[in-house]
Amino acid sequence: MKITDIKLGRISVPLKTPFKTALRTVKSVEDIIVIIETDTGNIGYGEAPPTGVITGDTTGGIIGAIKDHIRPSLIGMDVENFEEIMIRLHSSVVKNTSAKAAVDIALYDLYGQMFNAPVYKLLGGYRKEITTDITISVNDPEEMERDSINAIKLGYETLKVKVGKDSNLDIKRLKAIRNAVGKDINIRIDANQGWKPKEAVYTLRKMEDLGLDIELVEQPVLAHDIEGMKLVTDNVNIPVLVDESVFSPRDAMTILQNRAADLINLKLMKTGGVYNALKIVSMAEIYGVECMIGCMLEAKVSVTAAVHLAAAKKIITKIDLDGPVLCSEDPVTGGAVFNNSKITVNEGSGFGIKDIEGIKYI
Ligand SMILES: C[C@H](N)C(=O)N[C@H](CCC(=O)O)C(=O)O
Ligand SMILES: [Mg+2]
Repeated sequence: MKITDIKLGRISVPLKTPFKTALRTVKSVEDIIVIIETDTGNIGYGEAPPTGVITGDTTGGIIGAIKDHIRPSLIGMDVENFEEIMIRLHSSVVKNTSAKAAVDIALYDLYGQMFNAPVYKLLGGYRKEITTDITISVNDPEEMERDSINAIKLGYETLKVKVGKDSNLDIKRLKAIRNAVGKDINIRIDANQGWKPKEAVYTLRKMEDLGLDIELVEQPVLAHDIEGMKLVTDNVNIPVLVDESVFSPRDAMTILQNRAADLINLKLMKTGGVYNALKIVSMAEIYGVECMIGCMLEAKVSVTAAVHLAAAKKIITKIDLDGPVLCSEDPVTGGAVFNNSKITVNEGSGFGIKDIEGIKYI
């Protein structure tokens, strides 16, 4: 199965409501689609969002990295030679993890097709169904309370509440939400780097004292502040999950060796795809550190790849793959099946993606 071409396109999908975090407000998913063609007629699909504030990757950057660096180094290669392809992909250009992820996903799609098997089975096949949380955007407490109640009505049992814009108001936000949803709903919070280390310790201890029953806190401090992350981890009982601090397997090793966090959030757009995410999974298994799998604002192609990874691996115990359900429409035929919080892998070969509507080819 030889690679004959790598084509690029764009999709635009409006969100149901604006997505707001301490880092940004977004109204639509604006992603790059990768289509890898082969001499056997098999097609592999990949996707990447330009999440500049987190990955540094912009639309133009993703297109340029693939067209000028990745594409020339992969054309003509045989998918059977998978390890060599992955080494070339990751050495063709440094950083640019979203561009690499989009191509890596399309290649794993082809890899599964080559064995006529769904990717999750090739990676471990631990389960077929997973349950995602849903994000509650950071707004005033009343609006967040309303959004939380609406989410529960749709059957979500875990809320991922965005905080990090004002720690005193964050405490009020969480009080209002816990009061409204009762004690049986699982609440995790994501500060998206918004707090200072001591502010994080104060705020989280206050939440503990108030009995707000927070499952975990995600990325309380700046991405590069590993000492600050460790300070928070060492001084609060709420488990700390790193997100923006871990892109590469090397980043994960630093966190694990320093015990700077309790949990790791894997995102294909940070690792550069499944190949490197698997390395972090193995490290986490060795250290006995559970992982979350998350996504950026992504449609169903790339999130389906994350679903397969989560379905394959037992150490991935927390799921934040709500990108497709935040979208007002689904342009993708095939792939994982999203029924609000319940996500099921499609048993088709590769990632089971059949078609993507509305691609504007570049
Ligand atoms: C969409 C997902 N639930 C999420 O919250 N991801 C964010 C980053 C998303 C973005 O800004 O595109 C996160 O975990 O930080
Ligand atoms: Mg996060």
